[in-house]
Amino acid sequence: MTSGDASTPGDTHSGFVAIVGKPNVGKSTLMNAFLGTKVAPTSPRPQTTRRGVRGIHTTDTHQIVFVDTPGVHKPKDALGKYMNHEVHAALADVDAIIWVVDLRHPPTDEDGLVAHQIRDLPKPLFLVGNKTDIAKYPDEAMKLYRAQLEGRAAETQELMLSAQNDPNAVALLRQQVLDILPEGPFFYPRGGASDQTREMWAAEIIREEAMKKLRDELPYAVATRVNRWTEREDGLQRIEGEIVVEKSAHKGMVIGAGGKQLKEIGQAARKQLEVFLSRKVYLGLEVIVIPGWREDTEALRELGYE
Ligand SMILES: Nc1nc2c(ncn2[C@@H]2O[C@H](COP(=O)(O)OP(=O)(O)OP(=O)(O)O)[C@@H](O)[C@H]2O)c(=O)[nH]1
Repeated sequence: MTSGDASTPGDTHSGFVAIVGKPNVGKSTLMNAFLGTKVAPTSPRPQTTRRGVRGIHTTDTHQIVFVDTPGVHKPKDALGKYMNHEVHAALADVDAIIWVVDLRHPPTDEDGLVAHQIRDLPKPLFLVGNKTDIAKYPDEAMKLYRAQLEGRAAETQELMLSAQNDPNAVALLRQQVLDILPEGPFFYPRGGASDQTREMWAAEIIREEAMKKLRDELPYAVATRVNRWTEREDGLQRIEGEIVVEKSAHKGMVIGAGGKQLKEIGQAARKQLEVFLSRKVYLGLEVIVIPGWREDTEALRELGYE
């Protein structure tokens, strides 16, 4: 079918697909590659993804809603618990699961935690070995990951690829996922690639750049939000955001000597926003303190982690 009423059940196939795995294996990179655009933040630091960001891929007849989940890890604070809960909740609701593993290394305890969560779920599973471009012994590593699923009864498919450098393999995997979607109506209108507001999306880009620049524990102690977004008549996007830290001592560390670091974070984020929006952007950034926000349920909710 190439046209007609694609919202009638029976004509269309649709489903939610969770992308799970331990931190830093390339889940967000894979989701962005599926969508051909940047929906989720990525960075070389583990635990960049905090929310279950949804990315939507729609064809004439099929719609996949990818749910990018935070990396499964042993939680140290309320934010960490929230992140693991996001994974658990995502797994309960989805029609299929993509488990991403890093083929540069053998499985760790954290991979074991993921395998434990998904092994007995009666849903189609795709085991995706990522980073083939830099893995020395991909086949051997894949064997070890496969062994973690031993005894699994439900359908399992496998693929090794580079989410970052192999668009053909990513497209093949996306097709395999499309092929197993159950019949059902679309969940989202055509045309959108994500369920985030533009403010949430921009805040995540700012956080990504902050996480790349900050050192030690600080990347994990910042949150970001965008409070105002206005568009000038000439098309300039004026975005005003905040970087939230836990202690006043952190404020200076984010701002840096003479404001240098904050300026660098702002410039890097602005460049990304301009590329993805194809518009000139003015980005105003302020650093504010919400004491102990990572342990404060109210503050977590206010920052969008609910
Ligand atoms: N060389 C190479 N690097 C990759 C590939 N996929 C992802 N990466 C890099 O691995 C790092 C982590 O990628 P992310 O997509 O942020 O990983 P994630 O699993 O979403 O991480 P969390 O948010 O911590 O759960 C980034 O520096 C990516 O650029 C790949 O196929 N090849």
